[in-house]
Amino acid sequence: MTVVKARYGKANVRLLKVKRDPKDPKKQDVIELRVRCLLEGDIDSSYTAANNKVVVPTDTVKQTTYILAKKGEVWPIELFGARLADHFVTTYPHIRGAHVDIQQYRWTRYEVQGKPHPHSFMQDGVETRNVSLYKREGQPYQITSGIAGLTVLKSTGSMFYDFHTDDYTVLKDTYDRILSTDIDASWKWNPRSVPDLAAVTKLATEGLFDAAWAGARNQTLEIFALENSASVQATMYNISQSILDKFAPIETVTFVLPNKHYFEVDLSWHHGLKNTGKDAEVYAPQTDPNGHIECTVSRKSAKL
Ligand SMILES: O=c1[nH]c(=O)c2[nH]c(=O)[nH]c2[nH]1
Repeated sequence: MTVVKARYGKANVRLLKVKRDPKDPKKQDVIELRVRCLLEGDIDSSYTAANNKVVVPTDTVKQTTYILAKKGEVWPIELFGARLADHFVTTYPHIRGAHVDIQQYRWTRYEVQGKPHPHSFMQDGVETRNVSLYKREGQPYQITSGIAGLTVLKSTGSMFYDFHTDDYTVLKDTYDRILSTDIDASWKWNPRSVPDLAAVTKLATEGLFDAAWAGARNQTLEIFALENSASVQATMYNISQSILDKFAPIETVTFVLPNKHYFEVDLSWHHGLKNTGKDAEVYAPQTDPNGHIECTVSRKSAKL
């Protein structure tokens, strides 16, 4: 028997870091994260021969997460993830790779008496900013940044017609429907732009990770709103293209989107009340089933 694949570490390490303005300590920023850090390498004997000598305890992974958060930069999460992965791969000769996944929660500074408050924030929905990162000893970083849990809805400006029909089809063409989804968007950075920690630090300092996140979020919200959508497929492709157009170091963009249906309710049984087609106002949100539509877009034509 042999171990084919193994990794281990700590999941759900939650932390919040406060950043104080050196000139005005009451002026602060916060970042709250959920971190998963998994290690791989010459660890098979811990499984096959109960050899704990090769095990950097998962508790050490957790403590290290706090220590690196204290001793260095946590903003943006791409940099913090890269620092964590680099630490494990460079500190322990037998640890050959690290997988780091981070979710950042939305603490948004709010206004008090018309001014942004220096140290008060509101939890702005369940949306998260994410990074999923892999560092293999001697190899460039593999970094995928993303957004998840951003729920959007448009009440018009969405169509779906001219689809394939056969004797299994009951769906009718629609030229005006509600479109709603939970945005799960991610973008993979070209490994050549992130060969090592110095390169990740440089991009972070230049603000590129933040700019890509803000740009991807903005393009998503803008195109979703402005376009008369032909389908979820066409809309997600258009958004992906616009993100690739804006950010050269991004190699691929992936969207994974539910199509959250809102059905018209036929109320004609009640004194001929009109509530369908152009008269539709009251809809029934459907919890399940939902459409589920995925797509990865790159500049080159290489099928994954
Ligand atoms: O945008 C859509 N894409 C589909 O693939 C699909 N299928 C369906 O029934 N409705 C929709 N809407």
